[in-house]
Amino acid sequence: MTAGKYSSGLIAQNLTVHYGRNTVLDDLTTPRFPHGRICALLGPNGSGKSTLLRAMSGLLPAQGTIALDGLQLTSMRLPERSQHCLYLPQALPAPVNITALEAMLAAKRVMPNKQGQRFADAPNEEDIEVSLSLLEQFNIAHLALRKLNELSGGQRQLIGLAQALGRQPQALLLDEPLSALDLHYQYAVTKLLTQITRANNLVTVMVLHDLNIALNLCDLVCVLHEGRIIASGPPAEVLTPALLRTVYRVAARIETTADNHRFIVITGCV
Ligand SMILES: Nc1ncnc2c1ncn2[C@@H]1O[C@H](COP(=O)(O)OP(=O)(O)OP(=O)(O)O)[C@@H](O)[C@H]1O
Repeated sequence: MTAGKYSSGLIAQNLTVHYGRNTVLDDLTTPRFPHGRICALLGPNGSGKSTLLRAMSGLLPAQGTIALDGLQLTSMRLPERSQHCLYLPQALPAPVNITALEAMLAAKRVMPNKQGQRFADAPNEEDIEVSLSLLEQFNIAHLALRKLNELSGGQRQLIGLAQALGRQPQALLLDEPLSALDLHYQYAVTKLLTQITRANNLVTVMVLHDLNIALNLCDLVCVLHEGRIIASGPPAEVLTPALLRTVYRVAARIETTADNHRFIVITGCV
């Protein structure tokens, strides 16, 4: 199947997901998430963000279609599908007794090789170099030989992100990738993800709760409310006081600083 100009990007159409008798997503169609842009998936607790990403990645059974550049992902088996579209869960890499570098190499090894076999190739020098270079980009090369069970939650979250990028998917679905990070790393990692998304023409969708990061550092936002997408587009157009009132039940105003940064001031709950 070809990647036609008009079908470029990642899209879910008519997606329905149930947990038992509870329908969480009902005939939902997303906007087309484009290549080379970072999109924040926003919405209150329980609005369906993780469910949407897990269904798009194939980890949850769903009715509907999910296509990347016109290629139907729904008909693929999970290992092949995750080579195209990779989901990084909210849960941090487990604190196990292997080094960060070993964890990077192990993540690469679960990818099928050219013959479609998994776990077939032993890591080579190039794999090690690529893994070290990714750890360097995340500013954690000094942790390469430290065991995961000796690292902090935030350090393991950075390793999880580096592992995901090391698998070189075309689309990355990141579930709260900044949740364990301090202020510096929240900004640094979002900036780095933006650079990598642009440089490699990836589709990147990440669940965020920090609306100021979405407002200032993301190209697009998509807002879920009670299992429906109620707005999507450039953050400054979507994140209005009216939307924040409806979706997040807060009274807020948006301020712009002299150097053109925007920030949300919450003045109360409604
Ligand atoms: N495994 C499950 N079994 C049953 N219901 C579930 C399950 N996982 C999620 N749900 C329900 O589905 C709805 C959407 O949950 P989901 O985790 O997708 O929300 P979310 O927007 O990611 O929330 P949060 O911001 O709190 O992580 C919620 O009502 C939740 O209770």
